[in-house]
Amino acid sequence: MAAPLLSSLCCRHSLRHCSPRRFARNDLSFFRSLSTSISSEKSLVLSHVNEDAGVAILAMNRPPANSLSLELNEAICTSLKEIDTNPKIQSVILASTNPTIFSAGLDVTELISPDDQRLPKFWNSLQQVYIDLYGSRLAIIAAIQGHAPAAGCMLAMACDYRIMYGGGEGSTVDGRKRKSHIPTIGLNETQLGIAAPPWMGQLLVRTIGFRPAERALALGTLFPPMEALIEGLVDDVITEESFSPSADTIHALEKLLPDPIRNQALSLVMQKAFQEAELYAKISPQARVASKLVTRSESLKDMIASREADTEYFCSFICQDTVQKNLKKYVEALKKKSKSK
Ligand SMILES: CCCCCCCC/C=C\CC(=O)SCCNC(=O)CCNC(=O)[C@H](O)C(C)(C)COP(=O)(O)OP(=O)(O)OC[C@H]1O[C@@H](n2cnc3c(N)ncnc32)[C@H](O)[C@@H]1OP(=O)(O)O
Repeated sequence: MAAPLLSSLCCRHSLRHCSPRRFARNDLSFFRSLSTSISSEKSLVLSHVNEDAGVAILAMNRPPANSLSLELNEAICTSLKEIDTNPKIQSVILASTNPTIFSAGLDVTELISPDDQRLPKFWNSLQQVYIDLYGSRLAIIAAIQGHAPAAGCMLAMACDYRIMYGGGEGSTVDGRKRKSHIPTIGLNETQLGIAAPPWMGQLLVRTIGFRPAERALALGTLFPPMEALIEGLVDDVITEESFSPSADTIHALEKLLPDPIRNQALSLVMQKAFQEAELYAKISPQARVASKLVTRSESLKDMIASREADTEYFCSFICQDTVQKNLKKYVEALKKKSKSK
C-alpha cells in the first residue's frame, strides 16, 4: 500500500490525522501573522495555524529575497513538521512576506567559496525541504505573488497547487500606485552556468512534460505568468481584473486590512489560495493522500535512494573552478543591477 510509504518517507505522517473538515470561509485571521516582525531566528518563517479553519500558513520571511540558506531551509522543515503534527490541519498555504519575490532560489552566497562542512549540510537541507513538501500528507498551495526562479520554482512545483499573480499596475489596497510588477518562474540554472540537479529537472518534466521541460532546462527559461499557465507550470493566474473574492472573503479582508497586507498582489493571491485550500479540504483526506502517492511515491523513493550521491556530486560540481567563476560573475551582475536601481 502506498500510504505507509508516504509516512516512512516523511517520518511523521499518519492518516489518522486526516480527519475531514470544512474551512471557515470568513476566518482569515492568519493574515495577521504576515505583518508580524520578530527578529529571532524563528522569524525566517512565519507560521500561523488556524485550527477552526483547518488551514495553516507558512510564510517565508528572509529579506531581501527569501533566498534559501541552510537556516531558511531548516526553518521551513521545522515549521512544516509542527503544522503536520496537528491533526486538525489539512491544508497549508506556502507564501512569502515579500510582495514581489516568492523565493529567489538558493542563496548564491552559500555556493561561492563554500565551507567544506557547511556545503553538504546546506544541500541536505534543500533536499529535505523538497522531500517534506512533495511527500507531505497536507495539501500545500503555493501562493506565488512574486518571482520564483530556480529553487524558488522547485518549492512551488513541490506543492499540490500553484497560484501565480499575473501582474498589473502594482496598486496597493490603499489605492497608492506602485511600480508595475510581473513575476517570473522557472528553472534558470543554466543562466548561472550550473545545471538543475536530476531530481529538480525531473520534477519539471513531471510538471510540464518532457519536451517543454527539456527546452526550458537547456535555455534556463523564466516564464511570465500567462506562459507559465499555458505550459502547466502553474495552475492558475490571477489579476485584479480576473479575480474577485467572495463577499465573505472581502468582508474578512476589510476587517483585517490595511494593517496586515497592504499589497494588492499578495492579498489577492492569498485569497485565492485560501479558496483552493477550502476545495482540497472537501476531499476525503485518505483518498487525497492515496492519490498523491500514486503520482509521487516512486520518484520520491528514487530521489531518497540517490540522496548521498546527489550531495557528493553537488559538492564536487560547485567547487570546480569554472563553476565558481561563473557564479561569482553572476553575483557581481546581480549586485550591480540591485545598486543601479
Ligand atoms: C548537476 C547537479 C549539481 C549542480 C547543482 C546546482 C544547484 C542548482 C539548484 C538550484 C540553483 C539555484 O537556486 S541558484 C539561485 C538562482 N536564483 C536566481 O538566479 C535569482 C537571482 N535573483 C534575481 O534574479 C532577482 O533578485 C529577482 C528577480 C529574484 C528579484 O529582483 P528584484 O529586482 O526585485 O531584486 P534584486 O535583484 O534587487 O535583489 C534584492 C536583493 O536580494 C539579493 N538576491 C537576489 N537573489 C539572490 C539569491 N539567489 N541569493 C542571494 N541573494 C540574492 C540581491 O543581491 C539584492 O541584494 P542587495 O540589495 O544586498 O544587493
